Amino acid sequence: MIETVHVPLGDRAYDIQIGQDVVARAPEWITPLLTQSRVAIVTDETVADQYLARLCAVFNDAGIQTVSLALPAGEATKSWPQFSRTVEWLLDQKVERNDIVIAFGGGVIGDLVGFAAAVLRRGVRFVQMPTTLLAQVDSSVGGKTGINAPHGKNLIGAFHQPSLVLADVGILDTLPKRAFLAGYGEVVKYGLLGDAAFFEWLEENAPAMAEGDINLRIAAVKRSCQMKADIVVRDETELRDRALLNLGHTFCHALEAATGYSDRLLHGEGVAVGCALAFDLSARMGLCSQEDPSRVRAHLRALGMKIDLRDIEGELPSTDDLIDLMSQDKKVLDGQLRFVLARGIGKAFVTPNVDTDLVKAVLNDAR
Ligand SMILES: NC(=O)c1ccc[n+]([C@@H]2O[C@H](COP(=O)([O-])OP(=O)(O)OC[C@H]3O[C@@H](n4cnc5c(N)ncnc54)[C@H](O)[C@@H]3O)[C@@H](O)[C@H]2O)c1
Ligand SMILES: O=C(O)C(=O)C[C@@H](O)[C@H](O)[C@H](O)COP(=O)(O)O
Ligand SMILES: [Zn+2]
Repeated sequence: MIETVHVPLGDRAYDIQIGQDVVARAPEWITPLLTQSRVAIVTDETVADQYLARLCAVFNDAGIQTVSLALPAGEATKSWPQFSRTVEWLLDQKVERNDIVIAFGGGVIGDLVGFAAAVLRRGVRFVQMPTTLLAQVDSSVGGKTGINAPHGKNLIGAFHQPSLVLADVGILDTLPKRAFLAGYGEVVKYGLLGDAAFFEWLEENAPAMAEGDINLRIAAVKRSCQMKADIVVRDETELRDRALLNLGHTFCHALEAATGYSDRLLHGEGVAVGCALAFDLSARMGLCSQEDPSRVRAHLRALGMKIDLRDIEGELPSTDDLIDLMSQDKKVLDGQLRFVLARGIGKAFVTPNVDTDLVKAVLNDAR
């Protein structure tokens, strides 16, 4: 069974195909996009070891030639050296304006390859083939592409929508449990920011989904993509509502910078911790009840996820230094940081009116 979510963005509209065996059927959706029978695939070494030969064979059997590049796995790859390596490799392959570049991997590959496609010959089309839960529910959709800077997360990039997203939920079988749960941080974010009924559904179904239930995975990926598509269509370049998708990310990005974009804290883990902190802050400001942050924490804890700063291994910078790291957030407007807070589960909103002393108090409590 294939589920389709359409992203109606005018002349940049595209479909997200979600299901099992999507990789095996990839040529069905990609061939109509091709002007020449060839694709350039960029992936990471872990995904390449397990799936690249199979993907190339699927294309070759359909008469489509492939060239491929495998980058090191991990967040450190979202950097200038791997970015310029990718752009120059695509130029070496003489990828033309009308060709299709395929990002085959998690969010790291999707973000970097999307950015490379955005600047190559001033913009070539690309297809997202997300292989992690996080990439299937979030990073492959919506066109935010980019790399990290020493100054902060995703500070160099472009908006560049994919031409197609192919999400094969079967490929998640080989994802390590830790990476799966990190991706779940972004899934739960959707319920928390705008759909209380989805959060309730997750409370009931997430344990079975984590154990591998395919139909539950398809349902969760579809609902997440639909929610993201709806928001992106309303506000593609984050002038207003799109900032809701940043729930938990002001804390998360500061913590990722503080842990050196390393395995100490995966992005989705930081999102889960950040969501718990955003609900703490909302409760402290009297915006939501005290029960809401407790309910968020109870759910994340039941799945075995990180929820507090004390769950992150090793030393963290001081609270003041964490606040300082937040000053590079892209939601800063006229020098003032804006936070995504909530009036309850499923009721997030964006506000500049947050007292820094309350943020400090929340961070200190979470240590
Ligand atoms: N652009 C956006 O809108 C957006 C949204 C959310 C997150 N992101 C970005 O996404 C990145 C995180 O993405 P991620 O969590 O997918 O991390 P990732 O890309 O590093 O993948 C996690 C790990 O899983 C491995 N892997 C991938 N697929 C696998 C599979 N099927 N089986 C076994 N191993 C597999 C990878 O090699 C890697 O080691 C962050 O940089 C974050 O900022 C971007
Ligand atoms: O698509 C969006 O918009 C998001 O904010 C999704 C986030 O999950 C994602 O981590 C995104 O890359 C963060 O964007 P940033 O602009 O805060 O770097
Ligand atoms: Zn995120």
